[in-house]
Amino acid sequence: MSLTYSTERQVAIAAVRRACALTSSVFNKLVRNETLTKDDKSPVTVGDFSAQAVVNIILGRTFPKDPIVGEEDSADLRGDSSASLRERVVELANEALTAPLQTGEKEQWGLGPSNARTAEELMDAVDRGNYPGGRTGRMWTLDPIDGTKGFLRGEQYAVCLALLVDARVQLGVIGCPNLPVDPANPSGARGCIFVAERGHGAYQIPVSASEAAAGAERRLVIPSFAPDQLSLLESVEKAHSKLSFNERVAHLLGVTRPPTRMDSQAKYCALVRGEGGVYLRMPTGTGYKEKIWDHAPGSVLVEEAGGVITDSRGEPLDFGLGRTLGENYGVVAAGRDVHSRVIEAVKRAKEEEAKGDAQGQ
Ligand SMILES: Nc1ncnc2c1ncn2[C@@H]1O[C@H](COP(=O)(O)O)[C@@H](O)[C@H]1OP(=O)(O)O
Ligand SMILES: [Mg+2]
Ligand SMILES: [Mg+2]
Ligand SMILES: [Mg+2]
Repeated sequence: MSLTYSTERQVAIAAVRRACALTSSVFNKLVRNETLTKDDKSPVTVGDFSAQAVVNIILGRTFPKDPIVGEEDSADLRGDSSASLRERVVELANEALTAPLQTGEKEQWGLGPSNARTAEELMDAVDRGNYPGGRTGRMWTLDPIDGTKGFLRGEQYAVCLALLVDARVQLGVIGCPNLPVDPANPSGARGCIFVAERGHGAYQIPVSASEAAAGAERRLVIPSFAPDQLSLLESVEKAHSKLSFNERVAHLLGVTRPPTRMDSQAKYCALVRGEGGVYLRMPTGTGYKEKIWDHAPGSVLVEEAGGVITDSRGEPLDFGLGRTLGENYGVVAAGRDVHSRVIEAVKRAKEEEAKGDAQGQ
């Protein structure tokens, strides 16, 4: 297989793998004052900051000119009052960067025991994620912990990285440390990475580098579903998606199974390996704009697994408008056959809702 983005793919997988090891280890050690609340009321932890520093350092070494659109910035880590938080981030990031080289990693990636960074270098690395995005050129987009609320509950979350070229996602890598390797064995081993490069398919690979080198990758294709086999993949958090609307859509689609609620882009990963059959995310009406790092890697994964992803009106997701998806309204992802039925059901559900509102007045 001749890959167009072979180096990018290897480096992105290594970066996500090291960030997954970091977030898994930090979860067990997290203490109360290591979680902050951001201006938008969402949580951020030492895990988010240090994972962003690690991924940005790794990308910066091999692709120094590539800008990065990352979720976090270092403002809350700088200054005297944040000294203990900052020290913790430095400790965690350096632990991840200085771990011995793993199978497949290269010396020139700047990893391994002699590669500790200073606090200043790590804060600057976090802030390399401040690129505003846009329509042209190469750029990466990173969500160091997607689904921070799931992470804090010990449930699903994901480390999400994508490469965009002229606003088109070319590569997506999603690490899911808590996702069962085999969906048929939910209490079995956990931790997997999902990789998709445009034109080269979608794969699940082991989270462990040595197991991945042993060749345990699995090609993923979204299967066909009969209506009675479908279940909706949706948010756990009521504030993130209008779940009452999902219920209406499920009814119109003839879905009888209960929804599967899961945090983060792990939902896209579940979808591409044949779980659920429909990803549905409807805006709650608060004016929240979806962020590119929350959907870019998932979108290429879905497309490379033979699926379709659009907003809830059937419009393509536009990754060229900056840090957000702008006017895109909600997200629908599914296999080709199911997708068009979902768009139709969303339209009918909106009409029903409007009629209900009018009658209620
Ligand atoms: N008000 C909101 N509406 C929609 N999504 C949100 C909102 N606040 C945060 N998010 C983001 O939604 C994503 C989680 O979605 P899901 O509900 O599918 O798990 C996360 O990226 C989360 O950010 P974060 O990366 O900080 O966790
Ligand atoms: Mg967040
Ligand atoms: Mg996110
Ligand atoms: Mg996040």
